[in-house]
Amino acid sequence: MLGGRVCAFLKAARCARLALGWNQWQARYICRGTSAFTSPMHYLDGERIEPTNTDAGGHFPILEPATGHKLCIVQESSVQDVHTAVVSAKSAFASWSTAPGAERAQILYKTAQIMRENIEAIAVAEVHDTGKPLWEAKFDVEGCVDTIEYCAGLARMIAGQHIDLGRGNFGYTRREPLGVVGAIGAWNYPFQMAVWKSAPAICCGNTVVYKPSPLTPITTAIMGEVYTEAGLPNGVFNVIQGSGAVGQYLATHPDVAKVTFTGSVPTGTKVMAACAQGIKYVLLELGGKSPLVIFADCQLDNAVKGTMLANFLTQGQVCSNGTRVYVERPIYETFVDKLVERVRAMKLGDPMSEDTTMGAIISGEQADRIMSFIESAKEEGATIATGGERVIPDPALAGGHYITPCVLTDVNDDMRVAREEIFGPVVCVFPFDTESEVIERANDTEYGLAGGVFTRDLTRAHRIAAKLQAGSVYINNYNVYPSELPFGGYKKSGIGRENGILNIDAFTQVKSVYMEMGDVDSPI
Ligand SMILES: NC(=O)c1ccc[n+]([C@@H]2O[C@H](COP(=O)([O-])OP(=O)(O)OC[C@H]3O[C@@H](n4cnc5c(N)ncnc54)[C@H](O)[C@@H]3O)[C@@H](O)[C@H]2O)c1
Repeated sequence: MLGGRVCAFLKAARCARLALGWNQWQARYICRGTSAFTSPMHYLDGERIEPTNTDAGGHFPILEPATGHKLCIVQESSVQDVHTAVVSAKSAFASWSTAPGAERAQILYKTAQIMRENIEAIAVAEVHDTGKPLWEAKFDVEGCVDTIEYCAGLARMIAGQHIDLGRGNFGYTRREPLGVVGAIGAWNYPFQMAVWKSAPAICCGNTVVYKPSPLTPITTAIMGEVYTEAGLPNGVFNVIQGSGAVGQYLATHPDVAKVTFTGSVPTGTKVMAACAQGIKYVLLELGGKSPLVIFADCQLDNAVKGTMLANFLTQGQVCSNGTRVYVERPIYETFVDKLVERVRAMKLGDPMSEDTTMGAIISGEQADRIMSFIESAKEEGATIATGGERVIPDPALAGGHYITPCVLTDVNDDMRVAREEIFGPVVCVFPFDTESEVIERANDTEYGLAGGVFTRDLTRAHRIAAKLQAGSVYINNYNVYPSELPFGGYKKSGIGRENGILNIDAFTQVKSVYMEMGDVDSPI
């Protein structure tokens, strides 16, 4: 079922509501389809700035996924702009790195408070940028508030160890910040990525230069304004803008100590190579093709709901999605029927509309890519149980990119659709017969970001959790990201972890200090 038309009254009400919240962020909002984000998207030394790059070829238009309308034009950062941002972060590091944890915590708590007061305004900007439904964007921003508060707590927990070395001698370790962190994000969760990367780095005393995806540049500068308003010293968080070349300058800049990157495996490979050149720390959050295993003894309705969460948030453009769903044969047909029924009930439409459950694909190029997977599945003999069509749900959304959520059956493990990351609303459902068979099939992938299992047999659940080659495993749920739980990939899905107490490991280095209490005993 496709979404209906959003009435003019609701649109006007929405515009008025937004204008109130949005003024605070110095952007201008006119109305759906004519919205304009006029403030510069670059953030340096505590304010939005125009980049020095005035090269006519160095700018890119930002198109709203929902409508195809131009939201703004963003000027790409020059090499000089990247350098200036790193210099700003480097000079801010001197005092931020020595600030007491309690002071960092206070600023982060204040950041969370300001963010909480502006969830709606930030979420609306995120919807313009990404095409995801408003309720989902609000949920994302609420999660970001939690992450910032969690990191505020961590700021006071950074500690080393005391080690007794005998004869009165001892050593201790200090956890010291790394320096300037270069952060590079993808387009599916732009605001969340800016938070997940900056808050842990900042709570540990680092400073940050952030480059969002050129498809979604809008909310990162808002992050900068929130930080500044909360009292974060100028230069601790800076934003540059642009494509891969700008990311490459950042990753290779000699004063960047660590790169934290979220994106695809091919780009992650380049970022890791750039970091290798400079012997830099690197954290990579990359793609996935995750399995979700459903046993016949599961609570079926929960398994169907879990499969929805595993596949159709953010139009299916989620790295950890469980896109290979293995269902034990006795319940396979019933499961597919229930899943198809639920997928058909989704409402595809205007992401600003309260009742929309699935919005727009990020770009025409990505929509073409998703459709090419669906076409290849058809050619290879898969059956489309539902969806998989490119549609315009409303004439007002004619320039947007919409694909009906798709369930594929009769999929073979070797088909392209079963092996490659699609990053769209497409789920493959396979039957299986035995536990050992399904584990082997689930692990037969170069990726290892996540996995899931639905069963009432808890012994089996934990056995499977241990055997799945993945950084996150969900038992009887899927795609839940508590701030306390580390998140990251096995195999080609990445290196390092975001979230949890491991944030401290990720953004500090250990110094060992030896203390001699006696005379020096030298044989030479
Ligand atoms: N594991 C995770 O947490 C996670 C989360 C979200 C998305 N992803 C992955 O991200 C991918 C989709 O995002 P995308 O299309 O934006 O990815 P991408 O790899 O194309 O781009 C990611 C970022 O890297 C930048 N970039 C491109 N070339 C670069 C280079 N040579 N050096 C430095 N930076 C460079 C881009 O401008 C962008 O900001 C999917 O594979 C998805 O699974 C992973």
